[in-house]
Amino acid sequence: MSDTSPYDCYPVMMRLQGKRCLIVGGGPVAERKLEGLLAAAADDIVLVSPDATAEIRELSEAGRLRWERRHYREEDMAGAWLVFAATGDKALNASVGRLAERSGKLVNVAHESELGNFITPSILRRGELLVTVTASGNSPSFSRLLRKELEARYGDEYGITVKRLGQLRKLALEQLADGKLRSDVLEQAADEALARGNERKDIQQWLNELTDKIRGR
Ligand SMILES: C[C@@]1(CC(=O)O)c2cc3[nH]c(cc4nc(cc5[nH]c(cc(n2)[C@H]1CCC(=O)O)[C@@](C)(CC(=O)O)[C@@H]5CCC(=O)O)C(CC(=O)O)=C4CCC(=O)O)c(CCC(=O)O)c3CC(=O)O
Ligand SMILES: NC(=O)C1=CN([C@@H]2O[C@H](COP(=O)(O)OP(=O)(O)OC[C@H]3O[C@@H](n4cnc5c(N)ncnc54)[C@H](O)[C@@H]3O)[C@@H](O)[C@H]2O)C=CC1
Repeated sequence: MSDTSPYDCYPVMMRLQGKRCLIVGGGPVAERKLEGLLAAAADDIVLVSPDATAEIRELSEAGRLRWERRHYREEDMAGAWLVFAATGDKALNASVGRLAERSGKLVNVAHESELGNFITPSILRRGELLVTVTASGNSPSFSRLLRKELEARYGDEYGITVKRLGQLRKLALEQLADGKLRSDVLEQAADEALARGNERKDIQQWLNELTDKIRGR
Protein backbone atom coordinates (compact mmCIF):
# COMPACT_ATOMS: atom_id res chain seq x y z
CA MET A 1 0.00 0.00 0.00
CA SER A 2 1.32 3.43 -0.87
CA ASP A 3 1.91 5.92 1.88
CA THR A 4 1.37 9.07 -0.18
CA SER A 5 -1.10 11.83 0.53
CA PRO A 6 -2.52 14.71 -1.53
CA TYR A 7 -0.43 16.97 0.69
CA ASP A 8 2.80 15.64 -0.89
CA CYS A 9 4.00 18.37 -3.26
CA TYR A 10 6.96 19.31 -5.42
CA PRO A 11 7.79 23.03 -5.51
CA VAL A 12 8.77 24.80 -8.73
CA MET A 13 9.38 28.39 -9.85
CA MET A 14 7.69 29.17 -13.14
CA ARG A 15 8.16 31.91 -15.73
CA LEU A 16 4.80 33.24 -16.81
CA GLN A 17 5.73 35.80 -19.46
CA GLY A 18 3.84 35.03 -22.65
CA LYS A 19 1.75 32.32 -20.97
CA ARG A 20 -2.02 32.64 -20.87
CA CYS A 21 -3.27 32.56 -17.28
CA LEU A 22 -6.99 32.07 -16.81
CA ILE A 23 -8.77 32.99 -13.60
CA VAL A 24 -12.39 31.93 -13.26
CA GLY A 25 -14.10 34.02 -10.57
CA GLY A 26 -13.78 37.62 -9.40
CA GLY A 27 -13.99 37.56 -5.59
CA PRO A 28 -11.31 38.06 -2.91
CA VAL A 29 -9.69 34.70 -3.64
CA ALA A 30 -9.46 35.40 -7.38
CA GLU A 31 -8.05 38.83 -6.48
CA ARG A 32 -5.30 37.29 -4.33
CA LYS A 33 -4.31 34.81 -7.06
CA LEU A 34 -4.34 37.66 -9.61
CA GLU A 35 -2.02 39.76 -7.46
CA GLY A 36 0.34 36.81 -7.20
CA LEU A 37 0.43 36.49 -10.99
CA LEU A 38 1.03 40.21 -11.49
CA ALA A 39 3.85 40.20 -8.94
CA ALA A 40 5.43 37.48 -11.09
CA ALA A 41 5.13 39.70 -14.20
CA ALA A 42 2.49 37.55 -15.90
CA ASP A 43 1.47 39.49 -19.00
CA ASP A 44 -1.42 37.51 -20.48
CA ILE A 45 -4.10 37.22 -17.82
CA VAL A 46 -7.76 36.66 -18.60
CA LEU A 47 -10.28 36.77 -15.76
CA VAL A 48 -13.81 35.57 -16.39
CA SER A 49 -16.51 36.57 -13.94
CA PRO A 50 -19.82 38.46 -14.08
CA ASP A 51 -18.63 40.67 -11.23
CA ALA A 52 -15.30 41.58 -9.69
CA THR A 53 -13.81 43.27 -6.63
CA ALA A 54 -12.91 46.96 -6.80
CA GLU A 55 -9.21 46.05 -6.98
CA ILE A 56 -9.74 43.70 -9.94
CA ARG A 57 -11.79 46.37 -11.73
CA GLU A 58 -9.03 48.93 -11.23
CA LEU A 59 -6.31 46.58 -12.43
CA SER A 60 -8.43 45.75 -15.46
CA GLU A 61 -8.94 49.44 -16.22
CA ALA A 62 -5.20 49.92 -15.92
CA GLY A 63 -4.75 47.24 -18.59
CA ARG A 64 -3.02 44.69 -16.34
CA LEU A 65 -5.47 41.93 -17.31
CA ARG A 66 -8.42 41.29 -19.57
CA TRP A 67 -11.64 41.00 -17.62
CA GLU A 68 -14.40 39.10 -19.43
CA ARG A 69 -17.52 40.32 -17.62
CA ARG A 70 -19.68 37.21 -17.96
CA HIS A 71 -20.10 33.63 -16.79
CA TYR A 72 -17.42 31.09 -17.60
CA ARG A 73 -17.70 29.05 -20.82
CA GLU A 74 -15.71 25.93 -21.70
CA GLU A 75 -14.06 27.74 -24.65
CA ASP A 76 -12.30 30.02 -22.13
CA MET A 77 -9.99 27.12 -21.45
CA ALA A 78 -8.56 27.08 -24.99
CA GLY A 79 -5.02 28.40 -25.01
CA ALA A 80 -4.76 28.70 -21.23
CA TRP A 81 -1.55 27.40 -19.68
CA LEU A 82 -2.27 28.06 -16.02
CA VAL A 83 -5.80 27.97 -14.65
CA PHE A 84 -7.41 29.08 -11.37
CA ALA A 85 -10.92 27.90 -10.54
CA ALA A 86 -11.92 30.41 -7.87
CA THR A 87 -15.65 30.95 -8.07
CA GLY A 88 -18.09 30.51 -5.22
CA ASP A 89 -19.72 27.70 -7.23
CA LYS A 90 -18.06 24.49 -6.12
CA ALA A 91 -19.54 22.33 -8.89
CA LEU A 92 -18.26 24.80 -11.47
CA ASN A 93 -14.80 24.93 -9.86
CA ALA A 94 -14.69 21.14 -9.93
CA SER A 95 -15.66 20.99 -13.60
CA VAL A 96 -13.05 23.64 -14.53
CA GLY A 97 -10.53 21.52 -12.61
CA ARG A 98 -11.51 18.34 -14.43
CA LEU A 99 -11.45 19.86 -17.90
CA ALA A 100 -8.10 21.58 -17.30
CA GLU A 101 -6.54 18.46 -15.87
CA ARG A 102 -7.84 16.33 -18.77
CA SER A 103 -6.24 18.71 -21.25
CA GLY A 104 -2.90 18.61 -19.43
CA LYS A 105 -3.04 22.11 -17.96
CA LEU A 106 -1.84 23.33 -14.60
CA VAL A 107 -4.89 24.02 -12.46
CA ASN A 108 -5.59 25.28 -8.96
CA VAL A 109 -9.03 24.64 -7.46
CA ALA A 110 -9.70 27.09 -4.65
CA HIS A 111 -12.37 25.38 -2.59
CA GLU A 112 -10.85 21.89 -2.61
CA SER A 113 -7.22 21.65 -3.57
CA GLU A 114 -7.30 17.93 -4.37
CA LEU A 115 -9.46 18.66 -7.42
CA GLY A 116 -6.55 20.55 -8.99
CA ASN A 117 -2.89 19.70 -9.58
CA PHE A 118 -1.11 22.59 -7.87
CA ILE A 119 -1.48 24.79 -4.83
CA THR A 120 -0.11 28.26 -4.15
CA PRO A 121 2.24 29.05 -1.29
CA SER A 122 2.42 32.23 0.74
CA ILE A 123 5.12 34.45 -0.78
CA LEU A 124 7.57 36.96 0.59
CA ARG A 125 9.20 38.99 -2.21
CA ARG A 126 12.29 41.09 -1.76
CA GLY A 127 13.23 41.99 -5.30
CA GLU A 128 14.44 38.75 -6.84
CA LEU A 129 14.64 36.99 -3.47
CA LEU A 130 11.54 34.91 -2.92
CA VAL A 131 10.75 33.05 0.25
CA THR A 132 7.76 30.80 -0.18
CA VAL A 133 5.96 29.12 2.67
CA THR A 134 3.46 26.36 2.48
CA ALA A 135 1.87 24.01 4.95
CA SER A 136 0.90 21.95 1.88
CA GLY A 137 -2.80 22.55 2.43
CA ASN A 138 -2.81 21.70 6.13
CA SER A 139 -3.10 25.32 7.20
CA PRO A 140 -3.08 28.36 4.90
CA SER A 141 -3.38 30.54 8.02
CA PHE A 142 -0.17 29.12 9.42
CA SER A 143 1.64 29.81 6.12
CA ARG A 144 0.36 33.36 6.18
CA LEU A 145 1.53 33.93 9.77
CA LEU A 146 4.96 32.48 9.15
CA ARG A 147 5.29 34.64 6.02
CA LYS A 148 4.47 37.70 8.10
CA GLU A 149 7.08 36.74 10.66
CA LEU A 150 9.69 36.39 7.89
CA GLU A 151 8.58 39.71 6.40
CA ALA A 152 9.51 41.48 9.64
CA ARG A 153 12.87 39.69 9.75
CA TYR A 154 13.94 40.08 6.11
CA GLY A 155 13.59 43.64 4.81
CA ASP A 156 13.97 45.25 1.38
CA GLU A 157 17.76 45.30 1.74
CA TYR A 158 17.79 41.56 1.00
CA GLY A 159 16.59 42.27 -2.52
CA ILE A 160 19.65 44.48 -3.02
CA THR A 161 21.92 41.86 -1.45
CA VAL A 162 20.71 39.22 -3.89
CA LYS A 163 21.15 41.57 -6.84
CA ARG A 164 24.76 42.30 -5.79
CA LEU A 165 25.48 38.60 -5.33
CA GLY A 166 24.17 38.05 -8.87
CA GLN A 167 26.52 40.71 -10.26
CA LEU A 168 29.45 39.24 -8.34
CA ARG A 169 28.65 35.75 -9.58
CA LYS A 170 28.53 36.96 -13.17
CA LEU A 171 32.03 38.45 -12.81
CA ALA A 172 33.29 35.33 -11.04
CA LEU A 173 32.00 33.12 -13.87
CA GLU A 174 33.82 35.32 -16.40
CA GLN A 175 37.07 35.73 -14.47
CA LEU A 176 37.67 32.65 -12.31
CA ALA A 177 38.31 29.58 -14.45
CA ASP A 178 39.19 27.36 -11.49
CA GLY A 179 35.84 25.83 -10.49
CA LYS A 180 36.86 25.02 -6.93
CA LEU A 181 38.17 28.54 -6.32
CA ARG A 182 35.02 30.01 -7.87
CA SER A 183 32.63 28.00 -5.77
CA ASP A 184 34.62 28.77 -2.57
CA VAL A 185 34.56 32.49 -3.46
CA LEU A 186 30.82 32.44 -4.12
CA GLU A 187 30.13 30.56 -0.92
CA GLN A 188 32.20 33.08 1.05
CA ALA A 189 30.37 35.96 -0.68
CA ALA A 190 26.99 34.54 0.34
CA ASP A 191 28.26 34.07 3.86
CA GLU A 192 29.44 37.68 4.09
CA ALA A 193 26.26 39.02 2.52
CA LEU A 194 24.08 37.16 5.00
CA ALA A 195 26.17 38.23 7.98
CA ARG A 196 26.84 41.84 7.10
CA GLY A 197 24.28 42.90 4.48
CA ASN A 198 25.10 45.33 1.70
CA GLU A 199 28.50 46.79 2.17
CA ARG A 200 28.99 49.63 -0.26
CA LYS A 201 31.83 47.93 -2.03
CA ASP A 202 32.52 47.99 -5.72
CA ILE A 203 31.66 44.52 -7.05
CA GLN A 204 35.00 43.97 -8.81
CA GLN A 205 36.84 45.04 -5.65
CA TRP A 206 34.73 42.67 -3.59
CA LEU A 207 35.53 39.80 -5.96
CA ASN A 208 39.26 40.59 -5.79
CA GLU A 209 39.22 40.66 -1.99
CA LEU A 210 37.30 37.39 -1.77
CA THR A 211 39.66 35.71 -4.26
CA ASP A 212 42.74 36.89 -2.30
CA LYS A 213 41.18 35.70 0.93
CA ILE A 214 40.41 32.21 -0.40
CA ARG A 215 43.82 31.89 -2.11
CA GLY A 216 45.55 32.97 1.09
CA ARG A 217 43.89 30.33 3.25
C1 LIG B 1 -4.60 24.25 -0.47
C2 LIG B 1 -4.61 25.74 -0.85
C3 LIG B 1 -4.90 25.75 -2.34
C4 LIG B 1 -4.65 27.08 -3.00
O1 LIG B 1 -5.48 27.98 -2.86
O2 LIG B 1 -3.65 27.16 -3.70
C5 LIG B 1 -5.62 26.54 -0.10
C6 LIG B 1 -6.89 26.10 0.11
C7 LIG B 1 -7.86 26.66 0.94
N1 LIG B 1 -7.70 27.84 1.63
C8 LIG B 1 -8.79 28.05 2.40
C9 LIG B 1 -8.93 29.10 3.31
C10 LIG B 1 -8.04 30.17 3.54
N2 LIG B 1 -6.95 30.49 2.75
C11 LIG B 1 -6.34 31.60 3.25
C12 LIG B 1 -5.20 32.24 2.70
C13 LIG B 1 -4.31 31.72 1.76
N3 LIG B 1 -4.45 30.48 1.18
C14 LIG B 1 -3.33 30.18 0.48
C15 LIG B 1 -3.06 28.96 -0.10
C16 LIG B 1 -3.83 27.81 -0.09
N4 LIG B 1 -5.13 27.74 0.28
C17 LIG B 1 -3.30 26.48 -0.51
C18 LIG B 1 -2.56 25.80 0.66
C19 LIG B 1 -1.38 26.54 1.17
C20 LIG B 1 -0.89 26.11 2.52
O3 LIG B 1 -1.48 25.29 3.24
O4 LIG B 1 0.18 26.58 2.86
C21 LIG B 1 -2.31 31.29 0.56
C22 LIG B 1 -1.12 30.81 1.41
C23 LIG B 1 -1.73 31.71 -0.78
C24 LIG B 1 -2.72 32.20 -1.84
O5 LIG B 1 -3.92 32.16 -1.70
O6 LIG B 1 -2.21 32.63 -2.86
C25 LIG B 1 -3.12 32.45 1.23
C26 LIG B 1 -2.38 33.29 2.29
C27 LIG B 1 -1.48 34.28 1.59
C28 LIG B 1 -0.80 35.20 2.52
O7 LIG B 1 -1.48 36.06 3.13
O8 LIG B 1 0.43 35.15 2.61
C29 LIG B 1 -7.03 32.01 4.42
C30 LIG B 1 -6.60 33.16 5.30
C31 LIG B 1 -7.01 34.49 4.75
O9 LIG B 1 -7.80 34.58 3.82
O10 LIG B 1 -6.58 35.47 5.37
C32 LIG B 1 -8.11 31.13 4.60
C33 LIG B 1 -9.15 31.09 5.74
C34 LIG B 1 -8.55 30.40 6.98
C35 LIG B 1 -8.17 28.94 6.81
O11 LIG B 1 -8.98 28.14 6.32
O12 LIG B 1 -7.03 28.59 7.20
C36 LIG B 1 -9.72 27.01 2.15
C37 LIG B 1 -11.07 26.88 2.82
C38 LIG B 1 -12.11 27.58 1.95
C39 LIG B 1 -13.47 27.57 2.58
O13 LIG B 1 -13.57 27.58 3.81
O14 LIG B 1 -14.42 27.57 1.78
C40 LIG B 1 -9.14 26.15 1.22
C41 LIG B 1 -9.72 24.88 0.60
C42 LIG B 1 -9.00 23.64 1.04
O15 LIG B 1 -8.46 23.60 2.16
O16 LIG B 1 -9.00 22.70 0.26
N1 LIG C 1 -7.83 28.65 -1.74
C1 LIG C 1 -7.97 29.69 -0.97
O1 LIG C 1 -7.02 30.38 -0.66
C2 LIG C 1 -9.34 30.00 -0.45
C3 LIG C 1 -10.43 29.45 -1.08
N2 LIG C 1 -11.69 29.78 -0.72
C4 LIG C 1 -12.74 29.23 -1.61
O2 LIG C 1 -12.58 29.96 -2.86
C5 LIG C 1 -13.83 30.21 -3.49
C6 LIG C 1 -13.98 31.68 -3.82
O3 LIG C 1 -13.92 32.45 -2.65
P1 LIG C 1 -14.29 34.02 -2.66
O4 LIG C 1 -13.45 34.73 -3.64
O5 LIG C 1 -14.27 34.48 -1.25
O6 LIG C 1 -15.81 33.94 -3.18
P2 LIG C 1 -16.90 35.03 -3.60
O7 LIG C 1 -18.23 34.40 -3.41
O8 LIG C 1 -16.61 36.36 -2.96
O9 LIG C 1 -16.65 35.25 -5.13
C7 LIG C 1 -17.00 34.30 -6.07
C8 LIG C 1 -16.78 34.90 -7.45
O10 LIG C 1 -17.12 33.90 -8.42
C9 LIG C 1 -17.80 34.53 -9.48
N3 LIG C 1 -18.63 33.54 -10.18
C10 LIG C 1 -19.73 32.90 -9.76
N4 LIG C 1 -20.23 32.11 -10.73
C11 LIG C 1 -19.39 32.24 -11.80
C12 LIG C 1 -19.38 31.69 -13.10
N5 LIG C 1 -20.30 30.81 -13.51
N6 LIG C 1 -18.38 32.06 -13.93
C13 LIG C 1 -17.44 32.95 -13.54
N7 LIG C 1 -17.42 33.49 -12.31
C14 LIG C 1 -18.39 33.15 -11.45
C15 LIG C 1 -18.62 35.60 -8.81
O11 LIG C 1 -18.95 36.61 -9.77
C16 LIG C 1 -17.64 36.10 -7.75
O12 LIG C 1 -16.81 37.11 -8.32
C17 LIG C 1 -14.87 29.69 -2.52
O13 LIG C 1 -15.27 28.44 -3.05
C18 LIG C 1 -14.16 29.49 -1.19
O14 LIG C 1 -14.67 28.36 -0.54
C19 LIG C 1 -11.92 30.65 0.29
C20 LIG C 1 -10.88 31.22 1.00
C21 LIG C 1 -9.50 30.93 0.65
